[in-house]
Amino acid sequence: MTALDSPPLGPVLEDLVRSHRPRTEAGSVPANIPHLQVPPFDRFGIAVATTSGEVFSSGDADLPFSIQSISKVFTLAMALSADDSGSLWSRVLREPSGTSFNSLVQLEVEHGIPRNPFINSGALVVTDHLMERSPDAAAQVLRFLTDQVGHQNGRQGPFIDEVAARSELSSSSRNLALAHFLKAFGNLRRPAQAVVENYVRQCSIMMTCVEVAKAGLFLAQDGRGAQGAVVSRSEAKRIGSIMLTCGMYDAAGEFAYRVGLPGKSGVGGGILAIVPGECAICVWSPRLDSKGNSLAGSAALADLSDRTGWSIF
Ligand SMILES: NC(=O)CC[C@H](N)C(=O)O
Repeated sequence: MTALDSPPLGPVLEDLVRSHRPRTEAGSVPANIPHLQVPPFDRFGIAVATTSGEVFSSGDADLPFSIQSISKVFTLAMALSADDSGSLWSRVLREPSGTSFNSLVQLEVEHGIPRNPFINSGALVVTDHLMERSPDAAAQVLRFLTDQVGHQNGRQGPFIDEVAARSELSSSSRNLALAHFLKAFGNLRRPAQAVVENYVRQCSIMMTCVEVAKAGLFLAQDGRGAQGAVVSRSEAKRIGSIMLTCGMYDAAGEFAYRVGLPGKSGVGGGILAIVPGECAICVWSPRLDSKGNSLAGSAALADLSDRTGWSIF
């Protein structure tokens, strides 16, 4: 479908909010991250940032939420943009895991090489990689996101919820176990505790749907971000491929089937989806399915791709 025969986006987004805003408390929120239990179950926002420079949004698209694992897309892009030697890809693979995002078993069997950068073990390796540049990797990520989002007329912009990060850190035994495993296999350079601290802080970045869509736009425009190239065109394509195959954990197949777009979810209930050449979409609704992906968000993206014809297939 071309831009000419697709329906006008503003009314489509408003209709999506009407249809998909949760009316019941279906789904769940993660028990180990207390601050994710705060947003009411009926929060729902959606934003689309287009390659022509427009931003459309509806619902709770200006309320900050915890980006959680959506941060993994941004850290991967940052690590690749500084990885001239290509050494990152000797430390992490690019295969779907087929297991939950914080699984320990696979890492043990596969000798400390994570299946992909979007499960927790892989993201810990990416964070460790970023810490080579400066030990405060989370601050680097925040700076990157703030640059991509740009100035927004007195709005707060992305920030790290340090209180939330501290509370997640106090119940991060599993991520610490993954980091110690990586360390034991020689696949972590910095101390396990420091890497997990940075990882949890980058997951605790708060952004609105509008901001996440703007920050992800470089992936829809061949790697070109708000302030020039973030990654090369081929790297943007490859990040999109990894999002398609690994971005929704062990529900990546189902999401590709229903939505047909590269996506990355977080347990804060956000999903970033990319329509190459057209736009970046962010949808947020806090309640999750059993795989850790936003229930209403996934349904709304399936609906949006059906209505607009946006799909890579
Ligand atoms: N899938 C996610 O969003 C997981 C992120 C969360 N901070 C964790 O490490 O468990």
